[in-house]
This record gives sequence, structure tokens and C-alpha cells, in this order.
Amino acid sequence: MPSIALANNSSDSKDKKEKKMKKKIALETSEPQDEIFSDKKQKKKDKKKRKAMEIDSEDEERSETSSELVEPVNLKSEKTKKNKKAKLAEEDDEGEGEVAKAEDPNAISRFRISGPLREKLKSKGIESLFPIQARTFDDVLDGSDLVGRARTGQGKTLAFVLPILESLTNGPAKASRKTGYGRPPSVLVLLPTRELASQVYDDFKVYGEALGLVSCCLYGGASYHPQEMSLKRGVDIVVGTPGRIKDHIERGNIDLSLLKFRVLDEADEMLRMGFVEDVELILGKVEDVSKVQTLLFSATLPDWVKHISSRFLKSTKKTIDLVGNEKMKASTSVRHIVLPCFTSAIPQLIPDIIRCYSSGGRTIIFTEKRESANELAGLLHGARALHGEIQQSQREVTLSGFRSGKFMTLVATNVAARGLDINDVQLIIQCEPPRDVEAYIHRSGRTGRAGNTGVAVMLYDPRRSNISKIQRESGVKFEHITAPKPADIAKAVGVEAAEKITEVSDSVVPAFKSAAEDLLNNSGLSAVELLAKALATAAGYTEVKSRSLLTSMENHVTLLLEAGKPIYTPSFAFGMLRRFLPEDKIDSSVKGMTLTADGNGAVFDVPAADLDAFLAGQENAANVSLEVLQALPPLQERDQSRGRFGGGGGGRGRGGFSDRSGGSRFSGGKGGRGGGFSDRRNDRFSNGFGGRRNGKKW
Ligand SMILES: Nc1ncnc2c1ncn2[C@@H]1O[C@H](COP(=O)(O)OP(=O)(O)OP(=O)(O)O)[C@@H](O)[C@H]1O
Repeated sequence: MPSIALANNSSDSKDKKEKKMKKKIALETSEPQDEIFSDKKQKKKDKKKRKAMEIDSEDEERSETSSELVEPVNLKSEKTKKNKKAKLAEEDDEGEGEVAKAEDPNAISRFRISGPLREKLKSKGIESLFPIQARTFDDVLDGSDLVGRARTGQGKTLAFVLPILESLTNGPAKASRKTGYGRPPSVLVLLPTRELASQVYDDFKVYGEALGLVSCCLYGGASYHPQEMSLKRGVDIVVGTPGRIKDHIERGNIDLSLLKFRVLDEADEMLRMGFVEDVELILGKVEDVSKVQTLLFSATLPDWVKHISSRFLKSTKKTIDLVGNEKMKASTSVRHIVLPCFTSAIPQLIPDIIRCYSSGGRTIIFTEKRESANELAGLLHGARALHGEIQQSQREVTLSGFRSGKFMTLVATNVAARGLDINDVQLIIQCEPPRDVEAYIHRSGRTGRAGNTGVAVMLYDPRRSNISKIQRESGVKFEHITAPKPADIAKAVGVEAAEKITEVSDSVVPAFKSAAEDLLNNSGLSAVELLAKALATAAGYTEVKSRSLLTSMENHVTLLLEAGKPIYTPSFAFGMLRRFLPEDKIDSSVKGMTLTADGNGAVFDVPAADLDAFLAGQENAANVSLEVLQALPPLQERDQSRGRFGGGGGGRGRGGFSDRSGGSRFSGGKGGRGGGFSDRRNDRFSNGFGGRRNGKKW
């Protein structure tokens, strides 16, 4: 709760600061600013002011990175409060509203956006441009090649859609673009996935139609015929994926020689996916490259992409990078959280995370593999899978069902990581850390869009995941939490359940009254106890399960082992346990042995039923202490460069990790069989879900 309060406070103060800035700008600006095509001097002035405001808001963002506070929140009530606040602010400002609008340096009326497009934007609730849009608009409309980068959810799509449409209809591209039946396209937009192509096409269609422009979408998995027919009739804008567009070129269906604009959206992903040659071939179809404008956008632009992309853009290109060298590369309106968890506990844990952190909104869960997405979607109530192996038509049905709220949980692979803009996605869960930081940034960016807040929870196996690499490279300061506790869950779901109960019509009371009186008189429970049970029933949370801190497994507890001296390796810790517990007990009970960051202890989980045996055993072992933990201490992470935990262990045969027992545990090595940890590229949890899928990686 406190961290969200913090976020809200900061967004409140951001609003105030923005308002102050707007007022300041208004005082400086004496002439009316309403003309569509204002003179150049004025344009320059506006641009300067817009820049000042963005820098200001970026400063705000910088101070807004995740806090370390860890309580689950009921975002819904926070949201309601926020909305109420906004409404109150509006009421306070009555009369000032119109002035404020006119003062807004990013108001759409200040840009060379023509009437019909302005009206269309207003009908979609857009009155003012976002920073990336404001900063790039004039450059694109005035003919520059451009590289644009802004964090996820900040409106990069309209940053190219709007100036392109204006250029084609009122700007420099108007005179030379082809019109009439059978015309070749003037704009080509390339995207890495079909879903994304379809989404960007929707924007071009909606806003383009307002200006009489025709768009079409070309992606694989869909039938060729309608696409061919559109191209034959003639289109102004083609949006699509490289593979299908290349097919159309080879079939002689599309003429790209007279393009006025080429756009590479999510450029890094497209090039990473191995489309470099296709992209080069497609872009190379332009007759005269000096006459085409090339734009490249993404939230992540690694150096290698900048290098490759310089082949496609003119040397005079402009670069507008709103992330730049800032430490924080991921969305600043998202709470970035990590939670330790065994793979086998994931399916049981996820519903609790959703209860606590989704605020009743949509959730997207990311898995590494398609089978894992299928399996998890099958295990979670009301969830569907989305990945590249699913037929295109089904992918479309699934995505539209998720968008429309038919189901609220989508389990996806990276196919959904990029660009997807879905209303009210409140929660992202990543089942394990992704391989690269870009994937983390884009996945977590499916929430917290367009200034909204969201939560991204990344699960990790404390024994083998290296989250500090992602933390370092993304600039995110992760909040560390453990599995939601029953009280947290009850608190989160109880609010909604209470709302539900109070909303029930009074007309049902007489019908249930005598049953209620019966319960009150004969159950032996107080009114409060009965109501608590009614709330639990309404919330669908009738079975309270406690989870361990380390592996998040049900009915397990987490213990801290200390020996009065440093513990260098997990096998050393296993050795300590063997001094007072039988081998088979250790084998069957100990899970997730992990060293503490200070090197003085080891943490592991045992079934709650075995706790007494462990505590009693410890009484007989000198210098060994076991303590039941209520909070997880900082833990050592896998050191990937060395392929093992921590240091030490000597040179004596590092035995390693095995899954020979079929349970999730470290073998730990024994006596002469060598202790220590092996490089865990081979190690894995033996359990998949319910033990059915050995060794599966998510
Ligand atoms: N000026 C604006 N005012 C209000 N909403 C806007 C504005 N511009 C864009 N949006 C909305 O913001 C959301 C995010 O936009 P968009 O998908 O273009 O973000 P993005 O920067 O491309 O994100 P990603 O990097 O994840 O692809 C969309 O729902 C879009 O309609």
C-alpha cells in the first residue's frame, strides 16, 4: 500500500508540476496559438516550451523508480481514489479548464494537424500529444529520417502515424504521392508480429480514413486473396510483417518503388528475429532512396541495432531518444516486483498473485516455452494460451476475447511481449527471468501504459536465476516480496467481496432472512465470524493455504541454518544437517538450499509436517542453529560467470545437482562424492506441474 501511495503522490505532484509549468508557459505566451499551420517562429517557440516540459516530466520520472516497499495493494480502491481526486481537481479548476487546454504546449491545436484528424483524435479522447509525439512531429512532417525511442506505452505508434498522415494529405508528400485506382502504396510499415501489425493497422485505418486514405494489413497465416484484392484496388498505406510482404513482392502483387515513407516499428525485435535480409530486400525496392523517409521506433535500441539501422536511414537522420542514458529503461509507472518460487509451485501460486495484484483487471503471464503456456493456461481457471504455434485464426479469436474481457488471463510466449496495447492489463507475471533485458522491458511494459499504473511480478528460482543482471541492465530496482500471505489475500479479495455483498439488492433479504437467523442462532458463531465466512465465500477464497518464503510451496516452512562460521557451499550446509538428521529425511524434505548473501547462513524449505523433526534434531547438534523465518534475508545469486554459487568449496570435485529422486531438490553431494554446485545449465527442477513434466524449463 505505501508504495502505491507513493506512486500516486508522485503522480499528483507531477500533475501539479505540469499545471504550474503550463501556467508559466501561458504567462510567457501572449499571442493566440490556435492556427493549424502557425508561422515558423512560433513553431520554434512551441517546440522549445514542449521540450522544457518534457525534461521536467522526465526528471519527475527519474525519481519515480520502484520503491522497496512490498505490501500487496488493492489497486482498485486506489484507482477509485485517484479518479475521485482527478474529478475533484477538475471541479476545483472549473473555469480554468479551457484556459489550461489552450495553455497546454502539447495541445493538438498547436501542431499542424488538420481539422478532420483533430476531430478524430478528440473523439478518441486525445487532446494533447505525448512527449515522444510532440518531439518528433515537426521533424517527421518536415521530411527528416528519424530514430525514435521512448519507454513502453508512451505512444510511439501515433508518433509516426500522425505526421505521416498529415504529410500525405497536407504536407510535403502530398504533391508526389500517387492517387487513384490501383495506386501503389506510399507508406510501408514493418512489424515483427502479426498481432502488432494488426494493431498498428487499426490506427492507420481509423485516423487515415478521416483523411480519405486507405490502409491494408499483410501478415502470414491469413489468406492471400483478400490481401491481393486490396493491393489491386490500390492502397496508400501497407502495414505488415516482413515474411508476408516478401511473399507479395515475389508474387508480383506489390510495387514498393514509389514509397514516401518506410517505418520499422519494434526495429530491434524484427532484426533480432532474423529478418535482416528480408527487411533489406523489402526496403531496397524503393526506386529513389533520396525521396523516401525512413523512421525507426522502439523502446529498446541496443547499439547493434543502431549500427545496422544506419544502413537504412540517411546520415542526416534525427534521433529523439527519451530514454537516452537514463538508468531506468523500463516503464516508470509499473511496480517491478520479484518473488522467489519453485517451478512446481507456479500453478498454485499464480491465482494468489492475481488475487492480490491484478485489481480485478487483466493479467498477462509470460512463459519461455509454448508447451508451458499451453499447460499453464490449462491449469488456470479462465485462462487462454497465445503463442506462435497456434493457428492464426485462433490467435485472433484469443486476442479479441482477451481484449473484450471474455477471459481475463492470457498465458503467452514472447509473441505477446512487444507492442501489444490492451486496455486494463493491470498485472504482468513472468514465470522466470527472460534471457535478455529487452524482453523484460517489453513484457513488463504491457501494463502501466499511457500514464496508467500497473504491476509486473517476475518469479525466479533463487538457486539458479540471475535477476541482478536484469536489474543492472534495465535500471529497475526490484521490490522483493514473498508469496502472498493468507491475510494479504483476504484483504485484497475481501474488499471486492464486501462491495459485492453491499450491492446485493435489498429485495433478496426477506428470502434469505430466516436462513440467516437460523445460522446466527444455531451455528455457534458470532455475527462477525459468520460474515467473515460469507465474505470468503463471495470471494471464492474458502481454503487458506500458507506458503513458504523460499520456494512458495504450500504447507512448507522456510528455515535458516547457521553454524557459527561462514557457510561457503550448499553441500557444506547439507553436511551440517547430516550431523543430526538421517540422510533419507534430508533427501525427502529439504528443498531449495540457498546461501544467504552475507555467507553466514543457508536457507531452505521443509514440509510443515517435518518441522518438529528438524527443530528437535538441532538440539543435539553443537554449534548449529535452525530458525523458522518470517521474512527472507538477502540471498546469494547464482554467479553466472563462474557457473556456481558463491565462492569457496575448494577444488574438491564439485558434485552438483541431480534430480534422481524425482523431487525438487539439490542432491548436495555426500562425503567423497563431492559437494558444491555444478554449473546448473544442466540442473533443473524435476517437477513440472504436479510432477508430470520432468525437467521442463519455463
Ligand atoms: N496523445 C495521447 N493521448 C492519450 N492517449 C494516447 C496518446 N497517444 C497514444 N495514446 C494511447 O497510449 C497507449 C500506448 O500507445 P502505444 O501503443 O503507441 O505505445 P508505445 O510507446 O508504442 O508502446 P510499446 O513500446 O509498448 O509498443 C495507446 O492506448 C494509445 O492509444
